[in-house]
Amino acid sequence: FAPTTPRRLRPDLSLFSAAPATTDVECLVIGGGISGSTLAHNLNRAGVDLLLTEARDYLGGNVKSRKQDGFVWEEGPNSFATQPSIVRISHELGIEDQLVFADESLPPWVNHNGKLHPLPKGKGGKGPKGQLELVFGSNGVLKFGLLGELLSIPGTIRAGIGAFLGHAKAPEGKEETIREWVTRTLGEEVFLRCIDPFVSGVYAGDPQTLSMKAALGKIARIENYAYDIEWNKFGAIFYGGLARQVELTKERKADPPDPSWVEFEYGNPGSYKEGLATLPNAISEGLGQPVGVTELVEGSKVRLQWKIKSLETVEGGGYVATFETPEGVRTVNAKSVVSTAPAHALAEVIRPVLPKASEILEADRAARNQKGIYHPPVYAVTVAYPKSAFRDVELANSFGPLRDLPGFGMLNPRSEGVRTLGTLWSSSLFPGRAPPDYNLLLNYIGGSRDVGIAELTESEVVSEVDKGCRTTLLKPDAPPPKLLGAKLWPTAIPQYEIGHLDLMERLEKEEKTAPGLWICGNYRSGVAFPDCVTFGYEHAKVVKEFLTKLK
Ligand SMILES: Cc1cc2nc3c(=O)[nH]c(=O)nc-3n(C[C@H](O)[C@H](O)[C@H](O)COP(=O)(O)OP(=O)(O)OC[C@H]3O[C@@H](n4cnc5c(N)ncnc54)[C@H](O)[C@@H]3O)c2cc1C
Ligand SMILES: C=Cc1c2[nH]c(c1C)Cc1[nH]c(c(CCC(=O)O)c1C)Cc1[nH]c(c(C)c1CCC(=O)O)Cc1[nH]c(c(C)c1C=C)C2
Repeated sequence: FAPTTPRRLRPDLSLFSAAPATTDVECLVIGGGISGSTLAHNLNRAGVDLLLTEARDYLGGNVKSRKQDGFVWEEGPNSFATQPSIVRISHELGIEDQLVFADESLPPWVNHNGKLHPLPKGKGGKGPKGQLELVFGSNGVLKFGLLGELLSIPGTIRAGIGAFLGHAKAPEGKEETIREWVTRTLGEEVFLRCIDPFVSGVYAGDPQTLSMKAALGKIARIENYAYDIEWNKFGAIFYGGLARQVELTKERKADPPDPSWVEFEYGNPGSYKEGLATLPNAISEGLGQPVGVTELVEGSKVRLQWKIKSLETVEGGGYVATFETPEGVRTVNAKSVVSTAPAHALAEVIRPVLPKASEILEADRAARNQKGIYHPPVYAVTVAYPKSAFRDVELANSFGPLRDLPGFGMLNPRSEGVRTLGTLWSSSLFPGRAPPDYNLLLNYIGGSRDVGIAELTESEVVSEVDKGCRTTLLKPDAPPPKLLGAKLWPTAIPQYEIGHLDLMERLEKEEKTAPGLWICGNYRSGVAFPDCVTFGYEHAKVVKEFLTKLK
């Protein structure tokens, strides 16, 4: 009889050989998320002899895309705000034809009093250019007035005074939280209805503990630009935003995209046809590790399921790292080491080499009596409903039936009582994400103000998400959701809280006592996907320079 189930083709084991007990390399990269993978890609292009080691059985870290039954969805990040580094690496890897960019006219929406309100479009009637610009505009100033019913008249007037006339000066010698900074400059209402939801929509964090200059530094610096304008005595931030915009335009003109790259709009939400994992997958192939193969492959510069356990200095320079691997303990002698693993994964490992840095990574978070840099849990829950299940009442201030989901997605301020932090309208953002008669929704739920989410069962979480969808999007008789996936990230996004920058300064100082060792990651170079890719380019230059000097 023909086998009822095809025999699982055994991989050609001749491809695989056990890794030697010890390997010598020029650069050891720890962590194969998007930061470590892009760094390894650039080191490889620079001719550095490297090894990329990753504890999981795939490259990408938080980045995981899925495809099934005509749906394409993300288990981690949903999209990126396009920057040159992403277009450049896509060109280098030959995947730029896979790039997809969202329709720029799709605004994000905010739920207020149970109705959805669009946030104003970006400049030139365009859509989101990174969420910071959405609220503060391309010139860094809140696009008020156009906020329809989202802001009351007094709230709009208060914001207008802060934007155009001025506001109280920053308190001397005190690091402000996001709440304190926004309330001082633009007023309480703008904070509660616009900024609070966007802080959830980036950090899944608490604006009452996040540091303005650490978490939203690009916006905080607009106040400095404002005070640099001699006649702008009271720091009205609209003019600071204009000044920043002029400087940003100059910076971009000074470093234009390569003409061989595909055209792109700075900040426009983007992805790849088959999801964000297209990028780490292409890097894996480029480093000699076929996607889906976890075993060691001859010539591959990638080691999967390699979990670092210890790191020590070697007499005369360099480091020796010890890994737990499927084949037992393996060691790597390296002239340089770059860690991109999350802070909490690394603290113990670096204690022998950088004891003070280890303490920093385990610093007491007095605010929460926690250790280290706080990473709250976030669930990413992707569900689909038939388009017919969506209310056909018009969205507040919008046109056309809700069925088209005319936007980037929606955010729920905590004051609305909806547990879901926000919902990406994935099938509206990028083509081919769902069969034509379905809308695909990616919901993020949890975060630093709802850590209990991690204790719920999957069905309880899905039920909470479904409740949220029924509050603003669905008809009462909508069918139960088609669940595509529910993924818990127990330590999702590093929180840039009050004191974070001081910790990073101390870490950098400690790092300098160990030449050729760098403690990196998204808790230092920024949480945004593009920041991690840009890190990969920038830090490869630092490592290459260090190795060249050694020769
Ligand atoms: C749910 C969610 C939604 C997000 N949405 C967006 C978005 O829409 N847009 C956006 O721009 N950003 C988004 N982000 C942020 C962005 O995805 C991350 O900042 C980025 O992916 C971090 O990449 P990384 O490589 O720095 O870290 P990670 O992805 O955490 O990679 C670190 C790697 O180190 C490995 N590791 C850990 N310990 C060890 C060890 N002992 N030995 C070896 N390896 C180890 C881990 O397995 C992991 O693969 C989101 C993040 C999350 C969690
Ligand atoms: C509601 C929860 C979350 C949503 N996204 C994230 C969370 C926690 C995570 C996240 N999203 C973005 C970033 C990068 C931040 C940056 O500096 O660029 C992170 C860490 C990107 C982002 N978030 C929003 C927008 C408009 C953007 C920029 C566009 C892009 O990068 O594609 C706001 C926003 N986030 C969520 C929704 C539903 C939403 C607006 C409607 C989900």
